[in-house]
Amino acid sequence: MSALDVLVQTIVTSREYEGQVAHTRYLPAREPRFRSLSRPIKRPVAQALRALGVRRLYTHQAHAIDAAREGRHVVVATGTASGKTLCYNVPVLDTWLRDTNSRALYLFPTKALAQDQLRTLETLCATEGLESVRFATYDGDTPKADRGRIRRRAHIILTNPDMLHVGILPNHAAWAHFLANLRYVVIDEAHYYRGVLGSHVANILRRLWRLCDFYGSRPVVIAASATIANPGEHVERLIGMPVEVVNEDGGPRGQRIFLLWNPPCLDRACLSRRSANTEAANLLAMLMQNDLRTIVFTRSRRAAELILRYARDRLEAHAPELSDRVAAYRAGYLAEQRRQIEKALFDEELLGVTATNALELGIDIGGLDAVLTVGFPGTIASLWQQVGRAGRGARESLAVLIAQDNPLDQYLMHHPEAIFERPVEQALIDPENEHILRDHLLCAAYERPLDESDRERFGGDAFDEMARLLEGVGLLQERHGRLFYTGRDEYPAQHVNIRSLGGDPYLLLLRTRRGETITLETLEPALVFERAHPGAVYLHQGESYLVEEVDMARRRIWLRDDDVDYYTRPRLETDFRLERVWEQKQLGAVTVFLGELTVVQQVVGYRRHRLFTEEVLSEHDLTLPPTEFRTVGVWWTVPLAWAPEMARLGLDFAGGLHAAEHTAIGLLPLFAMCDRWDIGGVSTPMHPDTGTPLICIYDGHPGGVGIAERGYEQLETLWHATLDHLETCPCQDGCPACIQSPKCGNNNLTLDKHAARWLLRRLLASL
Ligand SMILES: Nc1ncnc2c1ncn2[C@@H]1O[C@H](COP(=O)(O)OP(=O)(O)OP(=O)(O)O)[C@@H](O)[C@H]1O
Repeated sequence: MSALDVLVQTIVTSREYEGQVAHTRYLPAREPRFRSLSRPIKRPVAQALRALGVRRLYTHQAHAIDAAREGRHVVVATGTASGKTLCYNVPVLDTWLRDTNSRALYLFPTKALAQDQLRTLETLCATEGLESVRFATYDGDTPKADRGRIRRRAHIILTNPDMLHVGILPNHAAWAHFLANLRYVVIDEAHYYRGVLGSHVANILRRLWRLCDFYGSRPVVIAASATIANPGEHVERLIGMPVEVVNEDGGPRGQRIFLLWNPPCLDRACLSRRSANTEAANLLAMLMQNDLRTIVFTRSRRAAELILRYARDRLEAHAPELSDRVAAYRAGYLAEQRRQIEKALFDEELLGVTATNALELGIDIGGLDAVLTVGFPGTIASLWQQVGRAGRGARESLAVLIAQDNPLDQYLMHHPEAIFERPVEQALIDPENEHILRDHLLCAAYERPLDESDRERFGGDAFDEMARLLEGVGLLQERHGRLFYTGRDEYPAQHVNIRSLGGDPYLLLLRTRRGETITLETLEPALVFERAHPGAVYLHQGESYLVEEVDMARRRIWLRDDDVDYYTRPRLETDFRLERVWEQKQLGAVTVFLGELTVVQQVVGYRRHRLFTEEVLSEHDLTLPPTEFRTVGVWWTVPLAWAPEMARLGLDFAGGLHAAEHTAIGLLPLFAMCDRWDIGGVSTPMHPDTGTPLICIYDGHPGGVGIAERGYEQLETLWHATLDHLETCPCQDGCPACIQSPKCGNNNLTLDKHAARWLLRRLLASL
């Protein structure tokens, strides 16, 4: 029995253990597999590898390096810490040794990751023969004074899509030499570019390719991705060109014990469960006391801070010497604070850390022993990415997924196969989303007039339609068969925010007691009413602030410093108008549609919950203006004739629709790589547009990014999963784990679990 096995036994026999482990899975250790390159690499690169401790290349590394050196675009989709960075660093450095004019562009989703890879390059290039490789980061933090030099002299530039979009492409003349000699474009963490961001990045890359064409280069793309179900399809859509997929992982792995942990029910009817945060804090303290370096991943900043507080309290009581060896880490922290925490983790000064998924990406924090994931992180791919933080190399490790009280988490507790046996989700993007395409066609035309070759590049018919529209409003003008930018905006890229679809962000401002004003951070407009409505508690760097005023005209949110002992949750009311049907199909007794709709949303109130216990302290109504956006949805009608049948059985028809809708949206993220908060749903016993009862699930991003399409394709599977979950949830009449939704504007009233079950059974029987 291994040391970890013994520890797991200790946990399950401890006094506090109440049958929480819903499933235990042993993932066996795996021996590494090696392969040689088809052509040898230059000696300095081979030496640099040896200095890193790399004697032989894993199979996937050799495959990827061979493909890239032979000029084929490639995506490497292998496990965490399988040595993906070498798959691009080796061909780039080897090519440089053969032609010192060659250039490479590395794209990372965050500045922190670029910094991390800068350090890797420093190590590699410390070897004799590689000392004169010049590399540098080029992003928002690069001093203006250094930029010209980096542009002219660096062989490898590490940046992010944001900088490529606003800083590099619009100023391409200054980059002419770099672009003309560009041999490789590296896209690390390619799975990260999904949804809205991914659709933007796809367009930015197309803008890059057309400029490369203009300057006469044809760079090879090397993409690295976490394991997703469709790495090839995803990267092809992202870069708009065919790629070779390398996904046979030759790296070694230590044994991993994976526990699915379900907090115990608090009452007999199982209406609620013990808080996942409390469970996580207890486990964290316990693992630290056993000298295991542990990271806790949470879905929100609030949870990361809460767990830290609970764990510290617990350690104070049981092992006070450890209470300052645990810290929080999250995206809001300054780069410097983050570096300190990473270093302390690496140096083992810290034994525990609580983090939001800011740390999920590939930052090297050394080998950890255990990972606790509090609440399903939204996608299976993301879960594996977090789990992979522990047990790098052949080290043994522990992973625990602690379930929250919502349909998806609870479904997974009963269906471990959805984690361990199903292929992970698909990454979805839609480069032709009309809002996104519009923005980038203008940016592209500003960079160089659009011509026939751009038509294919930017989606063919979608290009034609959008180009006509832009010509119509005077933003593009045709001259000699080419489309010129004629907008008045000096510089269109600066107004295109690629991280969201909603216009300029709001500023969060703090009025201090001394009368000073401090800017804390910015917030996307789409999230303002949900997260920062008047009366909301807003958490920033672990401090809670009370929202005093939302100034919509000036896009400012005023906060007051207040250490309250509660948090707030908004209530949303949603209405929708059906606009246009794209496709429809008959599934048994119902007709299913895919099409466009306008969603009208209003934050109608909020609830205050006590910290720790989650008890509801008070309810408040709000009068805020509704927001409207157009998106893509999937909806289906339900036969009206079922209503009287249900009434005879004492079932509530409207309550059944409502409950089935909640459960179905709760589970949809399992089938499309999206987050619960990326989708919305509505149901109504009579919709004025169709005159029938309807259930609708829509993409929460204006314009849609492909989630509804996936829902349309997989609706039958989704119905099966929904019914299955309603049947296995142990509660009697519905609970947060099955039919309730945290966002529900109707306060989860008029929900009928039994009616939902009846509806789904009936629906599936009709297929
Ligand atoms: N063939 C090899 N033999 C031995 N060690 C290797 C080999 N390839 C990579 N490594 C080591 O494995 C570690 C992880 O490599 P790397 O950071 O490239 O992984 P990754 O797949 O990019 O990780 P992530 O999934 O976190 O992005 C590094 O310390 C690296 O030096």
